[in-house]
Amino acid sequence: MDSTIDLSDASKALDLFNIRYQLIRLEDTITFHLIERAQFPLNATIYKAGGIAIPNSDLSLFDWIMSASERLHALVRRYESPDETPFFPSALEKPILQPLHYPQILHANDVNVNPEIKDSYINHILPTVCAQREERPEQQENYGSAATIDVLVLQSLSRRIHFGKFVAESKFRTETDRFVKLIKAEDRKGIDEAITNMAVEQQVLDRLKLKAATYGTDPSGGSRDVGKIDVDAVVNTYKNYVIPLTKVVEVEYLMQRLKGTEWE
Ligand SMILES: O=C(O)C(=O)C[C@]1(C(=O)O)C=C[C@@H](O)C=C1
Repeated sequence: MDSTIDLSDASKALDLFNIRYQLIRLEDTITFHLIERAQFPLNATIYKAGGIAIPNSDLSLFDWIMSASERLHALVRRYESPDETPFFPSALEKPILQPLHYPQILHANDVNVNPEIKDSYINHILPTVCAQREERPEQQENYGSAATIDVLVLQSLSRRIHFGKFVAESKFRTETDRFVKLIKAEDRKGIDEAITNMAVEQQVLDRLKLKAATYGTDPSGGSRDVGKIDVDAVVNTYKNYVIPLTKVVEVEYLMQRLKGTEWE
């Protein structure tokens, strides 16, 4: 896993500069995983329950691989970490490793937008990322390869989007009075406006465009090099899904932020 944020130190973990640095690193991870996925056709059958016969399971191939990965990773404590959010909470098993004691950085919450992330990925993101290949017929030989890369893409998207909780906690601590008023009034629109920084969003999109163009190009050149990924598809993934869902996480986290506190 690619965690560099120090979750053992609350003041570092809630420094907005450090959090944004982590979000920037995750842009690289997400872009590289999308480049890997774009090699293969869309292979829609992977996502259909019963589309591929699996012994003793009626899940889609993708759901089966994702839930089995999560079960395995849970055994080594992945989902004890406050920056990890499972897609299949019911598949998790008790870790075989001793629990780690993270300091309480986030307020208790049950925000999990993974169902929305998965839906957006399968129905909107993948069709644009794989568009160059869409005319190609499904390739049974690639079902497993494509679905295992999907797990990596979705886990990195989920991690990036749920980092919104740390962003929100940081903003709450900086402007506590303002947020307490908005949260008490259940003013989601007002909270959304308070957490929005359009200049930062534009920087994210500009940087992503440069990254997708750069990482998608072989540095040795070559006339057949048409780019490994559709740059606009990557930018639109962020513009239409990643940033909006990060903001949903921020708002919903803040809506739960006063429970059990002096402000309730
Ligand atoms: O960096 C922040 O302040 C965030 O809240 C994260 C983020 C993003 O998803 O990139 C979301 C909302 C803001 O408008 C700017 C950027």
